Amino acid sequence: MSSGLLPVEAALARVLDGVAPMPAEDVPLAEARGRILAAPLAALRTQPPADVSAMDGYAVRAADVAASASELTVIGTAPAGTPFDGTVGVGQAVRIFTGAHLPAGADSVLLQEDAETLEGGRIRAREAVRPGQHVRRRGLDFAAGDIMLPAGLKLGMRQLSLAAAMNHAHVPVRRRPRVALLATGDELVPPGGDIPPDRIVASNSFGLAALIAEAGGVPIDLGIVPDDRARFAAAVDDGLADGADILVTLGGASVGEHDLSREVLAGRGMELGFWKIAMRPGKPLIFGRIGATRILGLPGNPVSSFVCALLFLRPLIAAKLGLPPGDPTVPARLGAAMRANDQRQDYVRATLTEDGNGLPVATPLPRQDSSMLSTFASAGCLIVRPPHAPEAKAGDPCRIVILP
Ligand SMILES: Nc1nc2c(c(=O)[nH]1)N[C@H]1C(S)=C(S)[C@@H](COP(=O)(O)OP(=O)(O)OC[C@H]3O[C@@H](n4cnc5c(N)ncnc54)[C@H](O)[C@@H]3O)O[C@H]1N2
Ligand code: MOO
Repeated sequence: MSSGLLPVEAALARVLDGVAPMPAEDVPLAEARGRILAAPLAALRTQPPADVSAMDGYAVRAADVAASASELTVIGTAPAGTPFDGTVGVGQAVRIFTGAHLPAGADSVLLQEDAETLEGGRIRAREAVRPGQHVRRRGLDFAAGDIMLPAGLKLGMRQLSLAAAMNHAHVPVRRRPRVALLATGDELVPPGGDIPPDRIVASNSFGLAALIAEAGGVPIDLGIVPDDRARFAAAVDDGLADGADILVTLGGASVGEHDLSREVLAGRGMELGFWKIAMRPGKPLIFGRIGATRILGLPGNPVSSFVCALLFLRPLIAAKLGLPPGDPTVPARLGAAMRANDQRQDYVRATLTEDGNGLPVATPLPRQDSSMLSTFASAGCLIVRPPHAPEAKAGDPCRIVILP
């Protein structure tokens, strides 16, 4: 393209090219929340395992209660968990409770509210009973061998309960990729305490660690290194030795004398995939590989690092979990006019509201400086302005990335 910079889509294709999903591991169900199933999960039992009552009442033969005012003799009780071991004969009933096995001979349940208790262990039905009424058939929910949860599914509250009901105490899930984060810069210090004015808080690692965890990775904080080649290189080696599947450096991606990321990473054997893309913010993004470890060198400006992480790190983690990258954008309408764009795909911080029909409206924030966390924190979305997008007016359709 005219700028000579790599378009965002082409850059993403390079980042994701040939990614092998992480191997599977078995985890206890109680620890599986948010994990990605690595194999389809089949039911290990049938549910319900027998015909059961759906109501508290009386197990009956429907033919005996075809009309209201039928009278029956109650011959026993069937609470849930203790099946009645006799057989319901003509003119007989068994007291039954929700979830209990339907006794042999019975085919239906008369609702407790529809039964009048008489002297001598007898009842009278106030309503007629349909055959099969208030009975849950064996296997209504699922049968042993049925595949109920496909591979690639994220285990949330509903899936966890289903897996448990299917009798899985452990589930096979994708190992979580380990994502090492290394902040670089002489000026950086951790938050807390008295910080001199020539220092900046290394804030990026906190947001990125949250994004990594949310995406299904394990963030590993390698801390802060100064702009010193040897210490930077040693920290990269630590990250690789620690088994990082993805190594993320923060800062030092640009062109100044103190921007060491490319040089140091090349010195550790990085094969460069690209440097600089047609994107704003985030132009100086670096991508490469050291062996099986994928490297992202994010720009230091806080908004740039986060936008690059949303667009490249998040799909890379998804690919490591065996998931498709997905389209991070959704349709919306502009809440204000926007001028024509240049050659870089722009990710414009914007508020997110709704129009009178409940449809999303994105309105650009006035300040777009990529150092400004205040603007970023107050934004609801990023408006995606493709390269050379013509000017647009309020109400025009657009695509947005909703911010997590
Ligand atoms: N002559 C040029 N200068 C710059 C260019 C360029 O093309 N030519 N690109 C600009 C762009 S675009 C960006 S983005 C920045 C990013 O450059 P670096 O990746 O080298 O970032 P640094 O210089 O290390 O830091 C920039 C800024 O961000 C602060 N920072 C760094 N790390 C963190 C962190 N972990 N947490 C919070 N803040 C951080 C740092 O203190 C600086 O203020 O370069 C432009 N320059
Ligand atoms: O693109 Mo830098 O990413 O302007 O802040």
